[in-house]
Amino acid sequence: MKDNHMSNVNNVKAFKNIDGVKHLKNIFELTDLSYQVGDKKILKNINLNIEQGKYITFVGPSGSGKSTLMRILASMISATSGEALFNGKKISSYEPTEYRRRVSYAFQQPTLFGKTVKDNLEFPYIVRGKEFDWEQVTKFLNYVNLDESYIDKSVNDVSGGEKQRIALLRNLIFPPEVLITDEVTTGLDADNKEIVHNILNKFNQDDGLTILRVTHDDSEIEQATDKVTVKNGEVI
Ligand SMILES: Nc1ncnc2c1ncn2[C@@H]1O[C@H](COP(=O)(O)OP(=O)(O)OP(=O)(O)O)[C@@H](O)[C@H]1O
Repeated sequence: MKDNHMSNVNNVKAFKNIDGVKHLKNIFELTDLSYQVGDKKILKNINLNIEQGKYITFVGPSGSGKSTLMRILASMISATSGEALFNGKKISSYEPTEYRRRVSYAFQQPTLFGKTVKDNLEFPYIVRGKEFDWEQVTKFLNYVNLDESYIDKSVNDVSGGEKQRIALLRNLIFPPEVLITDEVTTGLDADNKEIVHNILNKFNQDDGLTILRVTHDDSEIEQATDKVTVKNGEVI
């Protein structure tokens, strides 16, 4: 059977179907997915289903292909062979702007653009043709332990940890279906890490946000409930 060779990540918030069997929808389905540059096989025949609402931690040695896999899931690059489905449709078939809103990517090194924090938090409104919502933005700032005084702050006057927290709000103000976090806590101190963990847990638990996290952080790996190991371009 096809499912036998799939690495299925089991669900936590499963619901019972009419047949009494627990099901959760697969948000991603990868079949024999490979990525090759020249002769170099970076990802090799990956078969992986990811269920909606999961918080999955991708681990594995440096250079094993984790970020490449995440970039394929975020539609930043395309697999060179095999199939990658998001909500049952080929990733490549989605209109890029729509896809970016549904599958959002948070980087290890966040860049804040413009002059003020507002320039950054207003951006998600501008691209959607909406008015900046002061009240909503304040609420989101509070989620990451910042107050409304940050809105008018210069981007040069916020710390590295605050930058990462503000960059994450840019991803979350209009919540996507999937958030990919690629080593976003690397280099943060314990307090900042905890704030980042809290907001990600909140969106995963309260709003069903699917989170795919890449990390090398020992305590994050230890605490993770759902782990996928990538080694030499293969999912183990
Ligand atoms: N476009 C490319 N051309 C050539 N080699 C590439 C390309 N993209 C990635 N690689 C190589 O593929 C391998 C996997 O890279 P990737 O960044 O996915 O690993 P990773 O597991 O995320 O590593 P790390 O944990 O250090 O971030 C590396 O050897 C990298 O140099």
